[in-house]
Amino acid sequence: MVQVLEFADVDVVRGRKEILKSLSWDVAEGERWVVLGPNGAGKTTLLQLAATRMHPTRGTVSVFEEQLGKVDVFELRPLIGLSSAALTTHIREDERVLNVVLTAAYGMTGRWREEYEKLDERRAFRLLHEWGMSTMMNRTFGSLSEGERKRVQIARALMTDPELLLLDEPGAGLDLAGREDLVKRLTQLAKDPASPTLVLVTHHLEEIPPGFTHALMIREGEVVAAGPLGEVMNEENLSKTFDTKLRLMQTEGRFMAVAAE
Ligand SMILES: Nc1ncnc2c1ncn2[C@@H]1O[C@H](COP(=O)(O)OP(=O)(O)OP(=O)(O)O)[C@@H](O)[C@H]1O
Repeated sequence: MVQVLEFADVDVVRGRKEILKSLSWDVAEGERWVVLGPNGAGKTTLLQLAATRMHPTRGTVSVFEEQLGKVDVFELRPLIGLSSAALTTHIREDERVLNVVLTAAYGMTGRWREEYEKLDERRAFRLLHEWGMSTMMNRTFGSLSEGERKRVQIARALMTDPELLLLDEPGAGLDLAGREDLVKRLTQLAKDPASPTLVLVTHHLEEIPPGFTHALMIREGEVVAAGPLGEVMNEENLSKTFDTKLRLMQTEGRFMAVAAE
């Protein structure tokens, strides 16, 4: 089995700030990980390393068994889909929805030849259909609601048929119905054996889709717990992670937590 991510004793230091401290984490092919932690824990930084957008200050990060610093990251990037709020700021408000998804293929196909164009267009249509956006493909990105934008971003991240999909807080800013729609779609994605390896970053337990298999909990750049969801998802680990005494509840494969009395 391919080791998709291997973080070994990773430190990330910026100025005097130690963002990640001696962090080790392994993700194997086919696993579905949720990364939980409070604001400022280092989740986005972790995802930037996994996306080959950043190098560690110390320690090693390997992606698809290639060590960052010893590999051409441009060879790895087509294998990785990334959806994050930071990337949305690069999408033009007047861009047609279909093109938002389609242009993700440019990097991969290199030249824009007609046979690629047809194949890519078909794939973009299919992804927009799967993510419930086919009726809006001629709209501009700027005219979409937050929930619709999130779905287009995920479709875009899937355009290169990645082997690893990284989702940074896809539920942020969504209303209750929008969040539930997203969780339902991510559940389908997680349960499909043909889907890429998944890593989902969130602050909220309600956003963990059933079908996710593992959890990494971090606080102040350090691992609190990592492993199969059934083993690590407990009140003790959550209370340590969020530095608040929490009570954990579980129903129909979903989680929620409230402050303990
Ligand atoms: N270039 C930088 N220089 C100094 N500090 C930084 C830099 N980048 C990030 N940080 C700090 O590192 C910490 C972790 O940031 P990161 O964005 O990875 O956290 P996060 O867990 O994703 O937070 P949030 O949930 O709020 O998005 C934060 O305190 C942030 O201010």
